[in-house]
Amino acid sequence: MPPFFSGPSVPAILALADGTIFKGYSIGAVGHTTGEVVFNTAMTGYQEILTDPSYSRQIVTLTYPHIGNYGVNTTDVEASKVHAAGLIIRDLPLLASNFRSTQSLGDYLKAENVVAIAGIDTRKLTRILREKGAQAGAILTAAQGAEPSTAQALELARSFPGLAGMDLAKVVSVKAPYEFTETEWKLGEGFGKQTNPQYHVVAFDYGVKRNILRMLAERGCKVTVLPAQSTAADALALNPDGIFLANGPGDPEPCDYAIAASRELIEKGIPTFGICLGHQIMALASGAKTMKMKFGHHGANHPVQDLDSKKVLITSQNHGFAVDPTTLPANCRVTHVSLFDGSLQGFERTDKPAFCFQGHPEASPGPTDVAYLFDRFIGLMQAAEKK
Ligand SMILES: NC(=O)CC[C@H](N)C(=O)O
Repeated sequence: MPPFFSGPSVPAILALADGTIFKGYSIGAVGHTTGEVVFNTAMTGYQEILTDPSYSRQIVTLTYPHIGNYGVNTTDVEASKVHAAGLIIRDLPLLASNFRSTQSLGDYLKAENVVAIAGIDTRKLTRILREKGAQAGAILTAAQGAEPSTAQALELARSFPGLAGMDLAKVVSVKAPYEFTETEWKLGEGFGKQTNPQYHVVAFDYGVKRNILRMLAERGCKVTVLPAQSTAADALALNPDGIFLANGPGDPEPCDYAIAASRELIEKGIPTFGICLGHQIMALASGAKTMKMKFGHHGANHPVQDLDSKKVLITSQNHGFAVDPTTLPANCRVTHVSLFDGSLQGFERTDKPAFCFQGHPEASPGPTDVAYLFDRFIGLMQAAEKK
């Protein structure tokens, strides 16, 4: 057993498609899982990460070595279940210590049927992913009293086709429209509250994170959430003041239904705001192209510059695809750029009240650095109302 490991000792294997094998210990469900292995550099927020629907079909490794320290609770979730395909960590502490904790991370992973592995040299794994790019992988736990098979783990890893071309937004989306009715919630030290709704926002659910809906509700929006494949006519029938295009998993390019619906609504001049997958969908709807990144951006300390105010924002990020800025048409103005690699982080339409952001303004690493984008959306709806 590696010296840094302090959890239970059921053997498990992590295999990467390039043939790399890591041996560790199961800390979640028994069985196997496959997906694209990505690394996330956030020091906290493992529960938000695991439940973020954007991580569907991705196995996440966290670079911070101690994961599980503060247990899990029922309020920090971004969706009703874990969406990540698996979890890879270095050390699961024996003790979860936090007054909000209701369960240990290990018990939560088992209850959610998530295959997860600890005792892994996550620095080495992250270096491989940085050098070679995010790649397919598998976690395989041992059968009762046996060792997991390296050959089987490798075969499983290589069976995952990769995320390029995978349309997952419609898979994780709700199946029927609903109105967001959470009216009071814990926000850090205090409580957030739904204020009197003044605007009706129709949100396309490509895998929406709950905190986005809360931040809209908190700013006086009634939010109706529509399934990903809803049409522009479905949204228009609800007489919206604004359209929200959500985050979500997979490749944005095959989401033709989302691209068509958002194009129609943006062209109609309805104020529109997109986050992450929603940003990519807005770009595709505007005529730009998206591309797969080498290892993407996954973390909570990514500096992004607002080109108008020149301010540097500390942002939360989770994307493996990006908009190719060289393909943006003339009616799209770049507003935000990543200071890590210069990639596009936000743009606005100069001819329509529509803008979008690649990172996650609803997550709070800054902690409120990027929240002003929600206010900007409210401002667009206010301006449209006065017309
Ligand atoms: N968080 C997201 O919305 C992710 C968008 C898209 N699935 C990507 O990986 O780029």
